[in-house]
Amino acid sequence: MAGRIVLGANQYGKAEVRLVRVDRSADRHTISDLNVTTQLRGDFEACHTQGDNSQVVATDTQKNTVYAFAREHGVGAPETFLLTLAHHFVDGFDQVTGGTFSAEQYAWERIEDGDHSFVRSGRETRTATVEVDGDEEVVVAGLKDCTVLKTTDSEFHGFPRDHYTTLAETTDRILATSITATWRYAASWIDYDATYAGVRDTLLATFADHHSLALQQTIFEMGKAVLERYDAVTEISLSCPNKHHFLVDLAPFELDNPGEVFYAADRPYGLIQATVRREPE
Ligand SMILES: O=c1[nH]c(=O)c2[nH]c(=O)[nH]c2[nH]1
Repeated sequence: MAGRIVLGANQYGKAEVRLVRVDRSADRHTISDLNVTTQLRGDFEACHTQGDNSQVVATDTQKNTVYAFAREHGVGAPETFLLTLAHHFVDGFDQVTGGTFSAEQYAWERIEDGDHSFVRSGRETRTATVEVDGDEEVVVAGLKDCTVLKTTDSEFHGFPRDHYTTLAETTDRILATSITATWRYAASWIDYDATYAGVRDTLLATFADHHSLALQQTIFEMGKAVLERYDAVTEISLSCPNKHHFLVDLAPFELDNPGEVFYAADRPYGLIQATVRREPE
């Protein structure tokens, strides 16, 4: 096969910079606990093809910048911290034309409402990504590992039956999933913390309140509720494994099982994914 061999798309940076910042400006301390990844894009061809590092902002430097910025600027909302980092690299180095800056944030709660002792509250992990390409910048917030379950108010029936169908129709089942959601903001520099909390609460409330005929329908309702409530959100993508709970057959033990005892399967699982967005006007 003829043809010149050239470098394709590339990016590089420091992955999973674990950053914990303590704000001790008051007696009541606060903590920010982040896992930050920086990925720079731009003119790095000479490094790849010739080993010329003259344009390479070392990944070690990127990691140091994360820690130094935590001291110089504080952390605040992860989206704000990532925007500040992104502008530093993209505006400060001619060879950097864009990048992806992302973070996971872990939540801590105060122990007995104390000033400096915390317990990790593992309800969900907050995520944030800032994508920069030249003058374009996109801020995406999200959450993952948000495991929810409802014991009723969920049905699944009316699906086609063919030679391979064994699934029984049901008008009452457990519905459980682990929500991964990402949503895109229309504008930068909004109140990211308040919007995050509101979107998360909206997702949870809709999961709880909606009478589900399919996980697909529940996902759409959750996304729709977020878009109806938050003008700043332009679209939301949800990825939800259907964490199947199978009723155990207790008849061999001469026991009935009126929806009480389940086998919680871990795999395989249905994987339902959808984006809910606004129709352009
Ligand atoms: O909510 C559901 N959606 C499906 O597409 C599906 N398929 C299946 O076997 N169970 C379910 N449940």
